[in-house]
Amino acid sequence: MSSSINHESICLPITFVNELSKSKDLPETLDLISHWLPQIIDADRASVCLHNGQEDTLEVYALYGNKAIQANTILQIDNTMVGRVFQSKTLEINNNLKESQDFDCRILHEGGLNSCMDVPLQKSGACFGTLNLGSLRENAYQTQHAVLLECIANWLANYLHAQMEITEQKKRAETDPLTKASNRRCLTIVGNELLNKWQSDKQPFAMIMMDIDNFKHFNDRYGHNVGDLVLVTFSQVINQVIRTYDHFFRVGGDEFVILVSGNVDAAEKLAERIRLEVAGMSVQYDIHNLHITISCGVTSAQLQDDSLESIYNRADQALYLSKKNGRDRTTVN
Ligand SMILES: Nc1nc2c(ncn2[C@@H]2O[C@H](COP(=O)(O)OP(=O)(O)OP(=O)(O)O)[C@@H](O)[C@H]2O)c(=O)[nH]1
Repeated sequence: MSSSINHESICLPITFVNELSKSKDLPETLDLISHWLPQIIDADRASVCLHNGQEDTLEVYALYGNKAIQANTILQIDNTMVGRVFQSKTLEINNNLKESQDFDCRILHEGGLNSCMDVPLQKSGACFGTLNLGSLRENAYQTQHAVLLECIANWLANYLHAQMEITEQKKRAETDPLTKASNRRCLTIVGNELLNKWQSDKQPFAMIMMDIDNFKHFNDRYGHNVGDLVLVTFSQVINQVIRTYDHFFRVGGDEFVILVSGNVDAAEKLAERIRLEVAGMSVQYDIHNLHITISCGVTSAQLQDDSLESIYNRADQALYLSKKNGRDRTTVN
């Protein structure tokens, strides 16, 4: 791939520019960038790091070529070259990784690389990540490469920032702010996707509906804040127990749903595990050790189900029976 480097103009592959403008989401944009960068500036490795929200870390989100530092690795800001570039918002070149004390440079060198160059990604003066190149050669990067990478980073930052904003807004629209569980809107989206798969490929899925027993009592006796604490603690327990391919939603005040990839037996087992886990936990408030129980209703997608609503209603009926029969139990419908 030809690219010209001088201080007045840059030459970019047409396919890259076209693919970038058509990219539909953040992961695709990140992949495109790391794929095309080594074809614009000579490199054996390219990656994009993004700042991890409130934490003082950067995450490697996209990677092309040498895998000395893997995708999804979390890097500390305070002992890495990439962290320094992020904080100082200044491009850095290291053409002799062997001599570096920086954690990331040492790992890159152990992985066979000898030079690297990192540049900040900035929007409105705030840094939100870095573009990173690595080369097997020593002294691979000079001023003309830095000028080019900086220019590309400033241009790409606009795309990345816009897509990060969209991703964030989408997440906010589908997340319950108190418990951070997905909300009812998201249940409709994910549930219908699972229903489509069930109807086309018979991939089984099940629904667990859960409700905290006598939750009103916690609000009335200890106050709304303690009620909130109970909801948050309960949600944390669920997140620890479910598998990555199950989905957890808050659908009402103290009402929650899990969509389980699997049949009704798997869902019943999971519901019982959660019920027992919750019964065994305590919520610490002031001098109080609060204990809660939950009731569960379980059902699975069946041949006659032509809408998510019919599955939801069946789970709701099962939950109703658990409540009616004394609470702190699971009913399968
Ligand atoms: N603290 C807090 N309370 C909430 C929230 N949303 C709803 N609630 C309260 O949750 C309670 C739900 O109670 P109900 O579902 O009526 O009944 P319950 O006390 O859980 O009793 P059973 O479901 O029959 O076991 C109500 O008192 C609501 O006001 C919230 O975000 N935070």
